[in-house]
Amino acid sequence: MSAPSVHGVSPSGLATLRIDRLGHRGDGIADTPEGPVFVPLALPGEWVEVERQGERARLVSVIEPSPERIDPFCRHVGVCGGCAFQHWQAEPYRAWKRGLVVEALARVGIDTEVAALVDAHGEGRRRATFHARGTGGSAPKGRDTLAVGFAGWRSHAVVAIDTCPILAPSLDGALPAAWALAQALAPVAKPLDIQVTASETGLDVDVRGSGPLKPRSVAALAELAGAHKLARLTRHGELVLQREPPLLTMGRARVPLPPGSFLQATAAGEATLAALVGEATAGAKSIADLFSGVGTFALRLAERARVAAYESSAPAIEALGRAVRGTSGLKPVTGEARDLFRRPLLPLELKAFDAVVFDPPRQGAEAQSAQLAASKVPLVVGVSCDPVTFARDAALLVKGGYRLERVTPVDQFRYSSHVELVGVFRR
Ligand SMILES: C[S@@+](CC[C@H](N)C(=O)[O-])C[C@H]1O[C@@H](n2cnc3c(N)ncnc32)[C@H](O)[C@@H]1O
Repeated sequence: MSAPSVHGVSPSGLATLRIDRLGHRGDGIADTPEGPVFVPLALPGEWVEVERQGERARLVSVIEPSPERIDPFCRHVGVCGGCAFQHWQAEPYRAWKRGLVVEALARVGIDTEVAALVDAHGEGRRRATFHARGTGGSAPKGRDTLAVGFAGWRSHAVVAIDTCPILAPSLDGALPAAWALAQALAPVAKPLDIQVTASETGLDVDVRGSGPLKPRSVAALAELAGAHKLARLTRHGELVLQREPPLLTMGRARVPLPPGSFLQATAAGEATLAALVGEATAGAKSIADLFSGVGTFALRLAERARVAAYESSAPAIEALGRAVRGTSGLKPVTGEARDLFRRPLLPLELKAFDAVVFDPPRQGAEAQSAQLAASKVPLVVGVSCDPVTFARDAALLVKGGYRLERVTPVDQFRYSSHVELVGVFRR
């Protein structure tokens, strides 16, 4: 079919749009006379037929595909909201992701070396949060009173799945376990969130939204935990049962995972970020690891330097302490549970370190960056999962006299619009 030359509405009531660009969340955007229209799963240059709801639209068909369009490998694409980019060739996708970092820095006036995107999908995601809801239908055969899977595109509807090809083999068994849990807990009024983490001792599962458990449910769950080889089951972080303590190796240490604690999404992502942090801080003898989590960086850095770890989660700091005590030959490590948004480390405290690593949540580390900017620490390494808040914080550091030497974007969330990065600042 030849491409239409103007945006329009077909006799079926569907709109025809030309996609002009991609938004930062990965939606195709058509710039129409009435303003931008966002079309998930569409690529720049494509003519598409869509069902419009105001400025949002659902892709119905691609009239003229981009030469960069490829067939997705998962049959749930288009319904499941989990993957935004299985339909795009690798090279333009990778260039777009790197571009998100370049653009965010350019917007705050920082021009620095941005390396090529490092692929860190590895074997796939080692953690997933599934949702479960009672349903009138639409679930795989034999499970038609429940839907267990991921949220649909920009919706709260649960798309029932029984396979997800982007999960790591270590999460094999996670979906059957989630289905079995949902069947046992039978969500009616409220949906359940079932977070499954692949630990080295088995699946670690945290369930939210079930309400208090009756003794009958606990007995059913205990049976199910055995059948599905769960290491531990918690509800809102409270222990329901444990067959094995969930453990993960970080550097030379084995870390007992607190329920639901932060974890880099892929093993390859963790290894890549830790290697970049390690390279950047080589030679430093005393390092502060801010927003340390359970010690992803601290435990590796402590193989050659003294480390002080700060993090708001007390269970994470406790887990780090236990990992340190169980590992011989590490340099001294201290840990403090501290809210670094409200009580950032001050220049006087920062004097003790010849390098500082910070890896905040998506909101960034504005208060801490302002204190770092006023400090004399010679080397600061920023790790981030949000180029925009990183750029804001980087601008504070640059204003305080640091130079952003280089940034390395890391693709841990392949097929999504998320990108991680490591930036190295020196004064
Ligand atoms: C992106 S994670 C990084 C964790 C760790 N560096 C890692 O790689 O596993 C951000 C961490 O910041 C912690 N956090 C969130 N808000 C915080 C705050 N206000 N003060 C200190 N830590 C905070 C979270 O608990 C989480 O562990």
